[in-house]
Amino acid sequence: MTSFTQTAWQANLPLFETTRDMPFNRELAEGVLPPEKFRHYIIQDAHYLEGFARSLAFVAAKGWDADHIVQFAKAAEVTIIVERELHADYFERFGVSPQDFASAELSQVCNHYVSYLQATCAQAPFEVGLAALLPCFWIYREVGRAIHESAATNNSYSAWIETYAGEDFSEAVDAVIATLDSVAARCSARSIERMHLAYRRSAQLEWMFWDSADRLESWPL
Ligand SMILES: Cc1ncc(CO)c(N)n1
Repeated sequence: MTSFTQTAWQANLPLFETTRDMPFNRELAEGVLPPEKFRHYIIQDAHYLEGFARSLAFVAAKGWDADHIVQFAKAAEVTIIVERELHADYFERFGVSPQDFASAELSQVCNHYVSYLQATCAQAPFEVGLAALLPCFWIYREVGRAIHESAATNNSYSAWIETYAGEDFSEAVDAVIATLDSVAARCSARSIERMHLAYRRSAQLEWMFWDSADRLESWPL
């Protein structure tokens, strides 16, 4: 039997390929992404990662056993540590002061994605929250690797690329995939259906997140 994660990946493959091939990611690989677009992205992503870490903490609290609690509480911690390292560096380079960041409102898409993740992880069963979190790990690794393969040397975005194409992140992704498959093996058909919907929604929101940075999205009023 095909695993939950392989089924979800295959079912959403065209969506992933569209995400991987977005102009934003191609330009990031070539090092020609306009700085104001990366600045928009990195500010929103710092907000996003805080919500992502909170979502991981909700999922940790719902774990079926102690290993789950450790895995997701640790992932919440690592998310904040990496967010601080990556963003402190880029905030300085792109001239984002602590005040700029504090006063930057979440964009429509960032707000939607974070609200969706937090609500799902807080209110839905453990396995559904986990499925909603998987694209955040897996799509980032695969996009990171694709960008890494085609990246120009001397790319000002290399710290970002190395983080998501790197070994530490990949191990965390493999661990989430393994946990989700072992959990899915004990879930009802009804739960599996909800998990696929949650996975797809997050995969869509990953595309939308990059797209919103590409459009320098702001609120219409
Ligand atoms: C929007 C988004 N999704 C996933 C990650 C990586 O977990 C990230 N940094 N930003």
